[in-house]
Amino acid sequence: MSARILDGKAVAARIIEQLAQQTERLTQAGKRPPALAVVLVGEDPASAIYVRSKKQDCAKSGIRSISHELPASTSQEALLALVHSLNADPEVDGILVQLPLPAHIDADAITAAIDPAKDVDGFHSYNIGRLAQKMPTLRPCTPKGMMTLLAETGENLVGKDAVVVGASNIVGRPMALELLMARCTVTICHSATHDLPAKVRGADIVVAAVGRPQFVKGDWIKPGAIVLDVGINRLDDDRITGDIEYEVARERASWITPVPGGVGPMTRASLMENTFIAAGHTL
Ligand SMILES: Nc1nc(=O)c2c([nH]1)NC[C@@H]1CN(c3ccc(C(=O)N[C@@H](CCC(=O)O)C(=O)O)cc3)C=[N+]21
Repeated sequence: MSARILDGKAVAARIIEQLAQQTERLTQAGKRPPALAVVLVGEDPASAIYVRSKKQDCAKSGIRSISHELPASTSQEALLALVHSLNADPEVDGILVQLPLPAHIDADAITAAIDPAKDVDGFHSYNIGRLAQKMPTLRPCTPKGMMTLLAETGENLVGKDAVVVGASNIVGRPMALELLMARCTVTICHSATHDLPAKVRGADIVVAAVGRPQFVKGDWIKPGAIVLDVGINRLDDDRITGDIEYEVARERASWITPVPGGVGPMTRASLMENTFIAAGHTL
């Protein structure tokens, strides 16, 4: 079997086009477009690239993006003060503080300070708790984007065995909660997991979010499985590769996300959707 490609780039473009039409209708009705504040601290080159592409997505969606670029020396107090002012600003619907933050800043304290109703990343404990109780509010963007891709397959997810490799707060854990809410049977694997290959071999859905190139071997994939690759690993020659051994996995999977052009663009499209939701609009 050769897998069908889950084309995140194309699905994301379609979502953004629909949002652009919605913004058009809003402005014709005399309403202001949704507004997203993007906060970047320091000069990490990868972060600067991501923030630039988020601003481009805002422009395409008709979302107003409000950029705050602060020096790496910014104190935690100053960043908290900015977050508080954005929380209080009625012209701001969504707040995204780009991670990672410089080491002298406590990222968890910043996440906790963002008004949950403006937390378009879905990282705040309130939003994670709501997802855990299967009453999601703002949902973390990468898992949300992957659920949109799973819906694109047209497959019935109920009762499928899903294995999530990686247990981070921003991807692995919330993805496990999403899959559980979709009534999959979910296994979360991490660095203390015994016999990872055996766990993956049993999976109808595999999500790899470990951040190590080609960590999940292609011959671990059960024939017919759906394979979602969150990894974006930059190689020495500047090419990027995922967490899954793609060339082998694609011969076994029924569906697979490419890297680039799979989960990454869906993360950004989900961010745009969350900004509309935070602004009080339905999609
Ligand atoms: N507060 C916060 N929220 C985030 O959502 C967040 C963050 N901080 N910090 C960094 C990570 C990383 N992330 C990506 C999103 C999209 C692509 C993406 O669109 N990638 C493209 C292009 C890849 C490339 O060429 O570099 C692709 O996969 O096709 C990548 C990475 C969001 N993050």
